[in-house]
Amino acid sequence: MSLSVQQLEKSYGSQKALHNVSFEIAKGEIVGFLGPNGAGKSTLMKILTTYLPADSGSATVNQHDVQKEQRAVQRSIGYLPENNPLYPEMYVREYLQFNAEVYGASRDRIQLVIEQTGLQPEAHKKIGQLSKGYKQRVGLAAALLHDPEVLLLDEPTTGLDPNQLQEIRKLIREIGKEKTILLSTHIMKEVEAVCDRVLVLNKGRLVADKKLADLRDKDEQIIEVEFDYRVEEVLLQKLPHAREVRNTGGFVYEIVFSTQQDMRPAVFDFAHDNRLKTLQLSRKNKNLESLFSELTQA
Ligand SMILES: Nc1ncnc2c1ncn2[C@@H]1O[C@H](COP(=O)(O)OP(=O)(O)OP(=O)(O)O)[C@@H](O)[C@H]1O
Repeated sequence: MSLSVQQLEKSYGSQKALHNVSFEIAKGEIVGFLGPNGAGKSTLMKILTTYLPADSGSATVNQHDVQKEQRAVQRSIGYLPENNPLYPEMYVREYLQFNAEVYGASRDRIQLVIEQTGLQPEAHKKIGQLSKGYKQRVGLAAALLHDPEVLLLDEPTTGLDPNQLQEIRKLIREIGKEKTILLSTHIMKEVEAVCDRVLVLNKGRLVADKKLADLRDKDEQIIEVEFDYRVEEVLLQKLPHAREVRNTGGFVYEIVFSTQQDMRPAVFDFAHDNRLKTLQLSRKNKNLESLFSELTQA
């Protein structure tokens, strides 16, 4: 197991942040860690990085105990904290060199992670001059410098615009081909777009641990689409396999299809044929959404 958490407990004073949390993650999995604000996601990540001690229970990273083998754990883990703290006055390369020295990574890894995270065109700039998306790449590059087996990403796409978001998600999926990833988020679409499995945390308790494939209803899919103009719902209803069409506000529509076939290309073609622009197009997992709202209601 790349990550193992057993009966973990953590309180801040009288406030319980984690209660009896247990799960395991195998090598190569990309796992979404979903939960409302204050659920305990960051607390668990901080314990896994050895930054915070747990009150009781145990956790291992790459078979190393987080309490007893802190050095080995730190070598096995790359961490992108929430808000990705960076030094705006430093140049990208300089920052990565600084991190390589602090974490004992070899200097030839710097060029490698720059290429891996697509930082090449911006590598000569100061961090403060970069867009948010590129700043996230710098954070990811720094987390990858010592070639860790496990990556912990705490809300990696917060504050990114839709294009940057797509790019960072794509990059995370690429990196996930080689690494085990635990990614915290409260965005269900993110889990849907990137992860193989989801853990749901609510008020410090693990309330679900599911494979995304098991959550997909095999014969039903919901496509959410935003056009640049209003469309008559009866027109969308004529799409093959369309069962239900809802306007969910503005020019955003939810179309329920009764088929296993991915209907996004058909919706895209519909827009093109009707001289509409598609501003966003995504597949939603009804079951993931209902599971989440069911399990995280106050
Ligand atoms: N240093 C701290 N001192 C006291 N309470 C804390 C501290 N850090 C977190 N908490 C509390 O512990 C609970 C869990 O917080 P945590 O940051 O782990 O949640 P989270 O799931 O990461 O939330 P978010 O999605 O908002 O980042 C919250 O109620 C929070 O207020």
